[in-house]
Amino acid sequence: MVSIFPSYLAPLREALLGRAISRGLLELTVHDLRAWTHDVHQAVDDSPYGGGPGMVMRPQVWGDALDDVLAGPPARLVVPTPAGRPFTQALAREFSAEERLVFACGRYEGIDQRVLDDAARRVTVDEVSIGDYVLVGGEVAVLAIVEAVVRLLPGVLGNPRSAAEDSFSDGLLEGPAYTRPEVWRGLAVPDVLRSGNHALIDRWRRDRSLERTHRRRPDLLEALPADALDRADRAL
Ligand SMILES: NCc1ccc(-c2ccccc2)nc1
Repeated sequence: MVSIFPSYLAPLREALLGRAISRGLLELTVHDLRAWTHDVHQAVDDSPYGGGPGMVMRPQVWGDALDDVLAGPPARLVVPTPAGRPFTQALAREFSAEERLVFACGRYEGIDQRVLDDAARRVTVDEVSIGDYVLVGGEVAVLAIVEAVVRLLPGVLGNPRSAAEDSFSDGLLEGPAYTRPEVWRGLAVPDVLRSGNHALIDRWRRDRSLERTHRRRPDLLEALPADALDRADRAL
């Protein structure tokens, strides 16, 4: 990863991802973009051509940084930006199959477009958005993207089932989850979940997923392949 705030990416070394690193399941290197500046002010930005508010990150510095960081085994360059294509669970799976990913964290109004155009001559460049809102830089998006990707790597999650069955794997939202106690503040766990009847439990969970998806994300229902909903689903 390349950023002018390397410490922003420190959380990646905590907890589950930190353990995956110490277990050798993945390697993480964070580079300070300013290491590729040569002027005394270590300038990484400049005024935008065409005018307008804010500053743009200079091509020379990013170009030199990516020349070095992209050298070595083939990598895919991922650039978080509000103008990117949506980052989805499908794209997370695609990224998790890559040998190497390089993340460019932009700040200010973003990175001079020629940096991405030049990189695209050598590697695949993915400008991705993790949602329709503007952050102050790409670092927070990289934390989200890396977490979504790394949890899919074999051996990272204790229970591989959860990666296969998590939200979006069947294209639907996850339904409600419960644990002990049976009644808490006067609220009881749905009886079916304590019935031991797993066919009924699976049906109930599917119904709750369909209900929640219909209510919160009708767009996901529209996007389902025609054969994704069976007769019982449609009856809901
Ligand atoms: N899709 C979320 C997202 C990703 C990146 C940025 C961003 C903001 C400023 C500079 C560079 C990137 N904002 C929002």
